[in-house]
Amino acid sequence: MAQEVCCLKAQLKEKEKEIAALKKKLAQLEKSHPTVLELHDKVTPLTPLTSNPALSNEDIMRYSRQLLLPDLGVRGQLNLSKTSVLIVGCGGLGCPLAQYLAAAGIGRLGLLDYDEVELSNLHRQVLHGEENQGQAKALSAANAVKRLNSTVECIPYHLQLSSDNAVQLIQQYDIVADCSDNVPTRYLVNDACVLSGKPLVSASALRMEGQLTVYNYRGGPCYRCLYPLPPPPETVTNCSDGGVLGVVPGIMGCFQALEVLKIASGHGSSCGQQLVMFDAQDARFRSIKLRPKQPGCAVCGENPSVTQLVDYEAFCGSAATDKCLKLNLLSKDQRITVQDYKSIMDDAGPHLLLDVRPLVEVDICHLPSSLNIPLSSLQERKSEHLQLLQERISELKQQMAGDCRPPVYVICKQGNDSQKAVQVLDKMSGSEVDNIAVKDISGGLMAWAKRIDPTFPQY
Ligand SMILES: Nc1ncnc2c1ncn2[C@@H]1O[C@H](COP(=O)(O)OP(=O)(O)OP(=O)(O)O)[C@@H](O)[C@H]1O
Ligand SMILES: [Zn+2]
Repeated sequence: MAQEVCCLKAQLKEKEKEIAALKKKLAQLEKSHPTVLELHDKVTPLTPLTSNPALSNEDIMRYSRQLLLPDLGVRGQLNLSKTSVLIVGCGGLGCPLAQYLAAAGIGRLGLLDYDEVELSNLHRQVLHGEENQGQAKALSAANAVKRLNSTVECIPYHLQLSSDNAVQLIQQYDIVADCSDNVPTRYLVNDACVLSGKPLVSASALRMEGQLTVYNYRGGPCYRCLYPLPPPPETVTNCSDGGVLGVVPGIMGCFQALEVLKIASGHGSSCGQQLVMFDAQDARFRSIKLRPKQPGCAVCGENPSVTQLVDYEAFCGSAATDKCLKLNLLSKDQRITVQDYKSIMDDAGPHLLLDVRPLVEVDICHLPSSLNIPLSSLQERKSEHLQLLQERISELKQQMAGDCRPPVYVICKQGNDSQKAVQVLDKMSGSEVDNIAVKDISGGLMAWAKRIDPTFPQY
């Protein structure tokens, strides 16, 4: 019996040694690979952020250039290390924002995005590289941030912020930054911030312009105070439609980082009742004072009607992504598929293919023998364009002979503008131009690239 106990004790000691050696190896591995991060696909409770009571020598060295600023100092730096920030969207704004917050020594960064990295992201989403294509943006951004500053705690969330998870998630952070690109998410983030009492540093960038405001901050207005109703979905343009010069969200994301750092350090932001507008064309910033918090606001007012998160896609009439805004303005018999058009093209019967994209897009790629008249020119009834259209219709009539309505097929990038153009052309048919039979090509050139010709460029 005693011998058995002795033997077990010896075995136990041996195992303990093995465990200690394994722990040591693991610690070494974790140190040499600080980028191994767990990707979260749901909201998990976080432990409270602990911070050191004083700066280490390494901290002093790393942050020395900003510690010298009286506006920050040791106290401000320690405040940064105690602050957690949730970044909604790791795209054009979220990347530079995360980069500067991590570099400055923010305590914890939640990096949230449902999407994966694509080649067309890389001109502005500067934390992602070519090798990250197809990877979750949240993870790619978190890995890049960790390489920059391994002392920052990074939590990548590969999920869509929704009414089901937003409050639970936002409650765990001190400051929220909206770096998303769609209206439903803007209302969702706003309402969740109001309900959780968190300041919201919000920015946007499109084409050559950017905007920034801090909402729900020190008694200032929330997003709904200023925009009680969403804009009609068809009036909203996003980067994939309108384009954006990469450096513009870069500047606005850095600006968001600045305001977050000012709030986190204790200095405070002055953008709580201000809209800052950046015009890249003129290299100018302008600020306008916004109206104050509205007592009648639906979420932060005196008698709020929104006391919990609602259905934001229904409220805005559009999806909480910028990917699938597909208008449906026409009846079935006013539309044909790209496959139908391929047959028409192969049959080579007389018809007109009208491309209604702006010239800048036609220069990128177009189908052979299409006539380009931008939608805006049709809507404005530009006489030189109407003349051109009439000329082509007359040619067709000659080719077709007899009393006929020449077929006109309308195409654009994704099949939204082409539907609007069909409506305009239908109105013009028989009055401003000769009678025509107009049809929309569903899904536009991107559907053509996907289903008919994989060598056709996608943009
Ligand atoms: N509700 C949401 N939950 C999580 N991520 C979101 C949500 N709404 C938007 N995003 C993310 O916000 C980011 C916005 O960035 P940006 O507009 O630069 O990128 P993008 O959508 O990839 O661009 P593009 O329009 O060129 O495809 C995107 O990565 C998008 O996935
Ligand atoms: Zn409000």
